Amino acid sequence: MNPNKKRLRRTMMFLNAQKPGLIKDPYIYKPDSIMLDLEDAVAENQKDAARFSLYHALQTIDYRGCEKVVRINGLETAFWREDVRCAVAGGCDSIRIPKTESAQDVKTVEEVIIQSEKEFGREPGSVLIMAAIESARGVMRALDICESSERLFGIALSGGDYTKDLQTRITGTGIELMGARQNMVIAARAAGVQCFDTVYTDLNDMAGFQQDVETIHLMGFDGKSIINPRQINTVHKIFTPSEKEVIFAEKVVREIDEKKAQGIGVFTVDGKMIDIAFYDGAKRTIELAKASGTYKGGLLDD
Ligand SMILES: CC(C)(COP(=O)(O)OP(=O)(O)OC[C@H]1O[C@@H](n2cnc3c(N)ncnc32)[C@H](O)[C@@H]1OP(=O)(O)O)[C@@H](O)C(=O)NCCC(=O)NCCSC(=O)C[C@@](O)(CC(=O)O)C(=O)O
Ligand SMILES: [Mg+2]
Repeated sequence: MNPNKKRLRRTMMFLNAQKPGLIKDPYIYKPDSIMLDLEDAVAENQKDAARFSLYHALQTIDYRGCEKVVRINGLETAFWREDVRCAVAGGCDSIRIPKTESAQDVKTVEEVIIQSEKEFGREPGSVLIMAAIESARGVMRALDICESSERLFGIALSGGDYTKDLQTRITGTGIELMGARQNMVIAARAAGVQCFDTVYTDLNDMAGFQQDVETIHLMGFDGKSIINPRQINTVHKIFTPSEKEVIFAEKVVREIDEKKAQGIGVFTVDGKMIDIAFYDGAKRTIELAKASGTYKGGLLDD
């Protein structure tokens, strides 16, 4: 398995691949991933210019550990094949497929990735895929999409296009996204891939943004697509376990290991009932804190 498949992706920040001011140094804000956009942020008559700029950025800029995802144009357009070739030639880590409606959409893009890896001397299997789901049909087929390819590391809800398809609108309350969010997280977990929430477009409503991030964190998402560096800290704070949470998780793991050896299945930690069902969650909290760079281990050491 490509080791990057499960990497930390709390924040995936969109930027227009055509704008030098955005693509030159987004790593200074420390998002986990950047998503260089060739799709909706780029006007129809600027697609060639955006591709040119994307290729040179990928070839010349050291993005210092940020994952480099390229959002290609949709499969209904004349642009997407050349987008894939250019992104793979440049050295992208992953391709984001917009408006994914079926497992076949993923396989179709994968074929061109395979050809491009050969053409440009990239290691076979090195370019990963994420699928953005932006329609009712896509949501209904989320599990098939999640299981479509070994290269697919996750799915992402795209709320703007999705609510248009649903004949509603983004309200800021999340009501209109509830069913899609729930269905997609369940599908992603069933398939063992990651799940990302949609962008929050009101940059002046940071309280609304925080509420939105807290909701999707509790729903089980792995992270969120974002549009601006101002949104990074809020997401990282909510998606990174606190010291209190890590201490509790360490205690749970230690107690379960010890009690198992003593033949005890259920007990309490800090007054809370614990049994084996809590083990994986506690381990995940510790791993997430380590991957986030906030914990190196040893919190319970004397
Ligand atoms: C919104 C705005 C114009 C505001 O600009 P402003 O300049 O007013 O922002 P400021 O805060 O003043 O910027 C302070 C400093 O940060 C720098 N800075 C800003 N943004 C940065 C960034 N993204 N990356 C790196 N750097 C950045 C800026 O250059 C400045 O640097 P400096 O001058 O040095 O101080 C800008 O953010 C922006 O373009 N965002 C990305 C928009 C985009 O790509 N949309 C397409 C994807 S969504 C979609 O398609 C819908 C979807 O598909 C989604 C789904 O799939 O979920 C669906 O269906 O829903
Ligand atoms: Mg969209």
